[in-house]
Amino acid sequence: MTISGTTDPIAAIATAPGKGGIGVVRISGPNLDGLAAALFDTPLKARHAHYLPFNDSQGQPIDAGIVLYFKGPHSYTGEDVLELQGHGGPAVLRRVLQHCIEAGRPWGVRHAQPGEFTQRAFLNDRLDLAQAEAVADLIDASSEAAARSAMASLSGAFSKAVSELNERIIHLRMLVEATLDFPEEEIDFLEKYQAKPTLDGIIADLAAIRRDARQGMILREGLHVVLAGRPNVGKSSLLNALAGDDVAIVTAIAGTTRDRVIQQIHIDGVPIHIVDTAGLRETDDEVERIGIARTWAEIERADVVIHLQDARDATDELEVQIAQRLPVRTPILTVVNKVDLIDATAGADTSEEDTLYISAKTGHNLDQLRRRLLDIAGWSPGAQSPWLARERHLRALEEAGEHLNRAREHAEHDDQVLDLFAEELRLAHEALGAITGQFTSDDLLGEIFSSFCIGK
Ligand SMILES: Nc1nc2c(c(=O)[nH]1)N(C=O)[C@@H](CNc1ccc(C(=O)N[C@@H](CCC(=O)O)C(=O)O)cc1)CN2
Ligand SMILES: Nc1nc2c(ncn2[C@@H]2O[C@H](COP(=O)(O)OP(=O)(O)OP(=O)(O)O)[C@@H](O)[C@H]2O)c(=O)[nH]1
Ligand SMILES: [Mg+2]
Repeated sequence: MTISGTTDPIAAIATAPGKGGIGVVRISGPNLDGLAAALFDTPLKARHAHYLPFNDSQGQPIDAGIVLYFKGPHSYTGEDVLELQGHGGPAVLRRVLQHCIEAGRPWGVRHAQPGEFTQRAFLNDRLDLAQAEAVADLIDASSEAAARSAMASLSGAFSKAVSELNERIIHLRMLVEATLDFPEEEIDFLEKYQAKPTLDGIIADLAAIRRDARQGMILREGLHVVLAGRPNVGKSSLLNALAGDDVAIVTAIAGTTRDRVIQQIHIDGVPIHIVDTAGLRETDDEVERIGIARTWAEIERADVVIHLQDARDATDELEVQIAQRLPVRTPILTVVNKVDLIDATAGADTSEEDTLYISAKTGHNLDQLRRRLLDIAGWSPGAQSPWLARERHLRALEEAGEHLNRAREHAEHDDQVLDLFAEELRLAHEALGAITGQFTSDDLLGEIFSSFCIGK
């Protein structure tokens, strides 16, 4: 997808595919007056709801509905936007869209690419990049907590925090660069402008934004939790208990689960993707062997592995093998199941701190397990996430932090190399600017917008 330059009028169905009460076809372009006149006999008053027939080129009715005309720049995209709000059936909407494209041929109207409306809103400065991403995140939000945070980002809360920090860096840069132009003053620049305490303040506030961003990212991405263990220890039962639903087949036969079963649940609004897998053992069964290979593949991809064991013969012999397959930082949570079958005082060694003793059957300690998962995710319970963030944002914040720390080291140095100090500030400024799209390559923009749905 190319980012710069294209302003042909674009059209798409803006509502979700499938049946709905209402469906919307949306067109955006630099000037849609001609098209509006071609589509409707009545002149359209900007920002007024008109009830009109949608006729084809022979004058036959396709649908009748509400028409809205937004004159740029007072529209979502900043261009002229024409909305045809008809009945929400897939076939009728396809006909309305097709008619708009055909009638719009003289003006070069074409089908929009995914994210192209929002991309134009970004290019026309209606939204910055973090806000544009928040549009997609709001649509994708799987929990109310995630939706609330995405809306905060869309309203500009995240962008504002980042921009305010950047303003302070810019101010400091200005002072340094001015000093660089007057070398005789260089010696006391840092003292004169309180550069060190100013920088310390910026570094501290950046750290706070990073903490919030991490929280926001957990809310967006969730956590991939893989249930692994020997056959029959109760993995599928645990999945069902956590999901509160009969998602996976449970039987007393070892080797019941062959394929992986993935279910998304929410804990505290945090999406958790739970993956139930085939029990790990040596087997001659072809199907089961393939299933077990998939289990290992899932283990390698996990954010957290729950190593589930049966309380009646709990052993960590498998845990060593699992640990070997994991990237060093992936945590393994040892969980012993079926504690309802053993005498709690005589049975498992409950002194082991890292081991959790549960019963998928009775629900014993499942709350504790949920809390542990949130804990591992780095989720601070009760703390609202002030906005949603993406991995890309977190990386940029990290990068900015590194440059600021390096600038701080230069400031500490005896000979106070001012131009190096200035350069690190510039790099920090650029890293933060990438979040809101001030410094962002076309490739990255293409990648971001193409992940949107069509019509957005
Ligand atoms: N029918 C409809 N509903 C929708 C959208 C849409 O495009 N069409 N949106 C699409 O995502 C969202 C709303 N986004 C919008 C953002 C700005 C403007 C707009 O016209 N802004 C003008 C006027 C503001 C005003 O009157 O105060 C402006 O900012 O100048 C419209 C929709 C959600 N609901
Ligand atoms: N008493 C008791 N039985 C349980 C518990 N959890 C699971 N079971 C029983 O253990 C048996 C195996 O459960 P599954 O959930 O199918 O075990 P699995 O680990 O998924 O087994 P595979 O899919 O074969 O690897 C079933 O008969 C369950 O009812 C528990 O907490 N207590
Ligand atoms: Mg199973």
